[in-house]
Amino acid sequence: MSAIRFDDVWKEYGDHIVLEQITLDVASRAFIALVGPSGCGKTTFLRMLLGEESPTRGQILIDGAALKPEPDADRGVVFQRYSVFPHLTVLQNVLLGRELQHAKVTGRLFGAAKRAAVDEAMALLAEVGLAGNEGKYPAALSGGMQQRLALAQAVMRGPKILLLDEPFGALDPGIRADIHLLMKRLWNETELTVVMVTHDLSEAFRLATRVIAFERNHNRPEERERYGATISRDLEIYPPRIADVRHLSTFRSGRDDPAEKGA
Ligand SMILES: Nc1ncnc2c1ncn2[C@@H]1O[C@H](COP(=O)(O)OP(=O)(O)OP(=O)(O)O)[C@@H](O)[C@H]1O
Repeated sequence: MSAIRFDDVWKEYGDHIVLEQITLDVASRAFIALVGPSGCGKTTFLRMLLGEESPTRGQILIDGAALKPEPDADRGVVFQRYSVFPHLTVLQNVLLGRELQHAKVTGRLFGAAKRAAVDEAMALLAEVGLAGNEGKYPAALSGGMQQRLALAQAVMRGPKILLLDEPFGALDPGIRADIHLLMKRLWNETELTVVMVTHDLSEAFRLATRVIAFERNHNRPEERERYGATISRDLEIYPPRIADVRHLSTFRSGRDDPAEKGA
């Protein structure tokens, strides 16, 4: 559960201003959809939130504290493609995040901690509709199944904030509809604050609690580098879409799981 604040954030690459004057408060547990024309800086915004890029000016706060300048377990991410590791099985992919998090020296879990993590990973795989596929490699899965796996892998790490960069953009419409339902359920059943970039307005309005559009006010060719995009629309979904947190134990962060202490 985490609130996000962008305080007059600018992002420039050399002389090219990509984003300017981004001031934004995102409530904890919100589901934000970011929309806007190609090249307006949506991915750049997400990468700053992930800690892969720093603002040129301004600051980003998470729960009132300055954002850590590198990716960490508090922020999970799913991209349109290539979020999972092709050389690991489905189960190993889900376990990986937990293993790296808890066993920093060896990168592995043992004994009771390992068994607990496997149980949790299996439950999560069942929840995302991948039961029975644990031993397969990602190449043997369809695109929709790979994205389900990517979501399970991200959620298994127990992030407070989930960043989605067009995660469903490459999927067929029918598969998209299924995965939308899954995404809604994950958001309902966890305490995640979600920020999703999408080109699909109907997806934005179907899933988000708030839709934010980025746009350039100055679009003449000679102005494109000198002016960045800003927030042009900020729409709360009405009636408010409120998550019903059910505190499913399988989806809660294992960070404080007593079983881990036996490792
Ligand atoms: N590392 C970088 N160095 C220089 N310019 C960059 C870098 N990353 C992004 N840009 C530029 O920033 C602008 C915004 O890119 P970004 O990928 O954030 O846009 P976007 O809105 O996500 O686009 P799309 O919808 O097409 O994915 C582009 O003009 C891009 O060329």
